[in-house]
Amino acid sequence: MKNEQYIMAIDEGTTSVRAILFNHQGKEIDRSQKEIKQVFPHPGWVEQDPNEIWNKTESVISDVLFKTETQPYKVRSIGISNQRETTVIWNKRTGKPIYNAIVWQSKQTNDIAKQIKQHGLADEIQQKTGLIIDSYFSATKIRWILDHVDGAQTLAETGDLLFGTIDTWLLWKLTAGKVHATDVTNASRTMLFNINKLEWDQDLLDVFNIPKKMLPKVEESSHVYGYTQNFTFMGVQIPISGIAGDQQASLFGQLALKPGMTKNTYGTGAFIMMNLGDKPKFSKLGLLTTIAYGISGKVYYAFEGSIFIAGSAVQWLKDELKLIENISGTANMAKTANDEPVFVVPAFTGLGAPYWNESVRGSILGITNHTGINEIVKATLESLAFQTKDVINTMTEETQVPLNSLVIDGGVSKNDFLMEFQADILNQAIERSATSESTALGAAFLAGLAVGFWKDVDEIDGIKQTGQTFEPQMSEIERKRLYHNWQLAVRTTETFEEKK
Ligand SMILES: Nc1ncnc2c1ncn2[C@@H]1O[C@H](COP(=O)(O)OP(=O)(O)O)[C@@H](O)[C@H]1O
Ligand SMILES: O=P(O)(O)OC[C@H](O)CO
Repeated sequence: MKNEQYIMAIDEGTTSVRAILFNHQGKEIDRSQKEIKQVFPHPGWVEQDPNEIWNKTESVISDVLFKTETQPYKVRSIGISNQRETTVIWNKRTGKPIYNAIVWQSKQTNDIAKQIKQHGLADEIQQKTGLIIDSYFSATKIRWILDHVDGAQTLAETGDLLFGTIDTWLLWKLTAGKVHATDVTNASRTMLFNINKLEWDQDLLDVFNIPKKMLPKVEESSHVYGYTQNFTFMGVQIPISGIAGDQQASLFGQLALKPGMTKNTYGTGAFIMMNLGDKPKFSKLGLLTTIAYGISGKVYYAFEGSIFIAGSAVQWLKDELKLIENISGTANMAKTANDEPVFVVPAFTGLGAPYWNESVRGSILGITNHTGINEIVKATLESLAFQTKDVINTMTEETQVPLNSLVIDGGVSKNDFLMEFQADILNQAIERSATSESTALGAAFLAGLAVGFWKDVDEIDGIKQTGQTFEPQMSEIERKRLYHNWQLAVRTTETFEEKK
């Protein structure tokens, strides 16, 4: 429509960055997407080039505007959702990153996490930040860069270096260095942010010896952070008015806004989040407490079970093992596999929730000379559903509330085999989100609400679509047998330790 206005969502995930235009009905008009390279300098290390992230972001923005012949002034505002925890440090004066972005999955900071654990700080850190000490979070990554780049600590102390998660880096770039800020959800993934007091925690900054000067200002998720300054928008200054970590954005995009509502986003990793309402609860069973969103002067919390390897296991079948040519064919391959009890435990970068074992490595168990490519593909896909069940079981045990609904989104949710198996192994009807892009939609909702594009959440509720439901078909005996064997496979994998 001629006078239609749009919200642009920039979703910077681990695998790719995309810019998507949504209209007032929350309908995707078009998108542009580019892959982001991952660099693996050593086993277990995962890095990316922050300049590539920015250049590709800029390029998908221009591309989607060009493709849809959209004049920039028709973009009412921009929302950003991003892979969380991934850490960039750059020089304030030159704007140049001083090291690659250390990606959330990376294990190069395991030793720093270990040292912090040895200081007996686990309880304090959990009560303050909601997190479990792990190299997953930004604090250890900042420390590592300050330790490994010549002169970095001194420059950080003199205020010459800035830290940001990817949202902050993109915001800084979009505003041509005018705004250095983040939102409460991203701040809550650094292990430096007090989620009760909603401020950077000086005690934790001291523990990690990180100067406060390098940290961004923390705002609500739905908030006008600043305005675009670059040529991409041909001089039109568009507000950037929504920011959330991608998992929180997807919770918002699903409108899972009432306590107990749960979603699973199957992207590079898989992240299950249950809304806790406006009071934090702290887990005894290995779940994280995280900020779900901050809006209209209030902050809401969630339990999260973070699974490090999901879509990236499927990617591994293609890129490393070269067992498959295209990922979309994996559902049919799995459906034609035999019933051998093969298990893949994809602990490529340790195991996240509820195990939190940084040093375990992955395994393939139960193979015979009847095991072929299809069986390995099937076991890999099944491992994602088993890991999800591990987390859901923990959530129901922790909250003593049975799961009554689960919405699934993210790239891997396109896989019908996995969706059917997920319903079976949980013994629960699950919904595949009407859009696999609820992350981007959530960022768009947050951005649109801040500028009055949508009046309130009720208005958004009216445009939300329902997705396809998958019902469980598996017998109880089969379900129990499979899950029991999975647990055995995890235990066996955890006991393997390489002798040096
Ligand atoms: N049909 C499919 N079956 C299984 N995995 C898939 C399928 N399509 C995409 N994927 C996986 O989804 C992941 C990308 O999902 P996406 O939500 O875009 O991730 P991210 O936000 O982490 O970049 C990739 O790891 C890819 O392997
Ligand atoms: O890239 P994704 O979508 O799997 O998300 C990564 C998470 O935000 C990491 O915590």
